[in-house]
Amino acid sequence: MITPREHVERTPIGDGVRLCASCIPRGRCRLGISGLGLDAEGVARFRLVCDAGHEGGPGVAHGGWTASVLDEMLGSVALLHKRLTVTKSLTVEFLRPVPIDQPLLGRSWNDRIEGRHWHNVGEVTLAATGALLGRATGVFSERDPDHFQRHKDWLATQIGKAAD
Ligand SMILES: CCCCCCCCCCCCCC(=O)SCCNC(=O)CCNC(=O)[C@H](O)C(C)(C)COP(=O)(O)OP(=O)(O)OC[C@H]1O[C@@H](n2cnc3c(N)ncnc32)[C@H](O)[C@@H]1OP(=O)(O)O
Repeated sequence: MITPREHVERTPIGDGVRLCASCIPRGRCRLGISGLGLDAEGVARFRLVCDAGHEGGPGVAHGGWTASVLDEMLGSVALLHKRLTVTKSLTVEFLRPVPIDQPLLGRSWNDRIEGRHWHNVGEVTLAATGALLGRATGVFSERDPDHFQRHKDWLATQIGKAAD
């Protein structure tokens, strides 16, 4: 059984961020996230661009893009400490429309850890001025090594019940 640290270290990186399964073949995050690593205060820093593929209203990001980016940034906090977590809850505040094709910056950090639960915080700003566009708080549960197998077993039971 590999440790969480080994699991994290084996996950491919593209533009400085660990890649989710669907982005591994393309070699970069489809959301337009580049990782800048942890700073001296333990804050994870990111460069972000919302491309036109995520345009919602004219010239601005779909809210799903903003929420996904915040999920990813807050979810990366434990990864950067070589721990594996999944999102248990995420609360997003959409403070200003997020412009597409504009350089943005992201920051995320841990507020506190309670048992297996990481309480993380993050924000998205306009790179040019630092204006705050969105922020989120979330709880991320350290996951068991068998998390995805457990999911498959659970799903098989559900599908079995549906077929009865
Ligand atoms: C190396 C990594 C790679 C990654 C790529 C780079 C990514 C970069 C960053 C990515 C960032 C993006 C991040 C993302 O977007 S992660 C994706 C979004 N989040 C999820 O999919 C999480 C879904 N929720 C859960 O799995 C559970 O609720 C959690 C784990 C949060 C509960 O946890 P918690 O400690 O709070 O509570 P508990 O352990 O008492 O469980 C509560 C209930 O849940 C059941 N349960 C638990 N587990 C499983 C399971 N596996 N299969 C089936 N069921 C499961 C359990 O039996 C119980 O059921 P019941 O008794 O109430 O009926």
